[in-house]
Amino acid sequence: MIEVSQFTKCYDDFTAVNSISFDVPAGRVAALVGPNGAGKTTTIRTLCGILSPTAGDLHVAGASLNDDPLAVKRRTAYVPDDPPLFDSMTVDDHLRFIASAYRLTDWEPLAEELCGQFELTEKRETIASGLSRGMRQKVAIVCAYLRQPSVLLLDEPMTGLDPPSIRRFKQTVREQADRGATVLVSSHLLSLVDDICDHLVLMRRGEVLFHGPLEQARQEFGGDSHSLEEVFFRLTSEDSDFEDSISEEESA
Ligand SMILES: Nc1ncnc2c1ncn2[C@@H]1O[C@H](COP(=O)(O)OP(=O)(O)OP(=O)(O)O)[C@@H](O)[C@H]1O
Repeated sequence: MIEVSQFTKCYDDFTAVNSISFDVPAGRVAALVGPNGAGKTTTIRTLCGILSPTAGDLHVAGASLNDDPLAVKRRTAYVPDDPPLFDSMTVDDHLRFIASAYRLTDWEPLAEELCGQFELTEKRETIASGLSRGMRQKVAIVCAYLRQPSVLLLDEPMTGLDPPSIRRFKQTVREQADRGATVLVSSHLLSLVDDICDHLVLMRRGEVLFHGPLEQARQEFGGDSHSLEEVFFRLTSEDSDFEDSISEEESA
């Protein structure tokens, strides 16, 4: 479960995220969507403990970031859009490093299974600088899954993945949610959101415009087509005021 309450993040004197609140129940795959600069990465990087909130609090699987940041870090796995691997370490070195850092036991069978799923078995002894962009992405995903975290934070996770890997990735995200994890996926690919998400957090300019079940967003803001694209443009359009859009819905 993720709970964000009145979270604000300022960089110097610029307010990137302004007193936002939302929650995502355990076992759900939520999309974090919004135009460039909306505050998605800032929110994700705060949720995993890399950034500190300027105000408000964020709870991850019951742990408060303000009170127990270490517990938050332990329960959260983050896959950034540009995975920071250690260039001179092999794929296996990365897996061993994660297992050691998070004190995982009996992790080898799962590592083998995950490497098989993501077609990394033949690359396990290859150093990271010798991996393609897509392979690096897959190593980062496998490292995150290996920890079996309560909360998975994925920032543009499909960058560089080939079609079979995309299909496999989508299946595994669902599997992670089915084992009880909360998954938050930030992406501009609305088709990905359509395929794997059941929850939506829509941001614009540091504010949350909608959070809740994806189906509810479609029904309320998706127009006749009930499409996610329509939801996105309707709520984030700079021309039409979001408040007007809400009151039109309510008076209809
Ligand atoms: N280190 C920083 N210093 C100052 N401003 C920052 C910093 N990081 C982000 N910002 C600003 O905060 C706002 C939110 O940025 P953020 O990266 O969270 O947006 P985003 O929704 O992830 O955008 P994108 O879709 O382009 O990745 C932007 O206006 C950005 O310029």
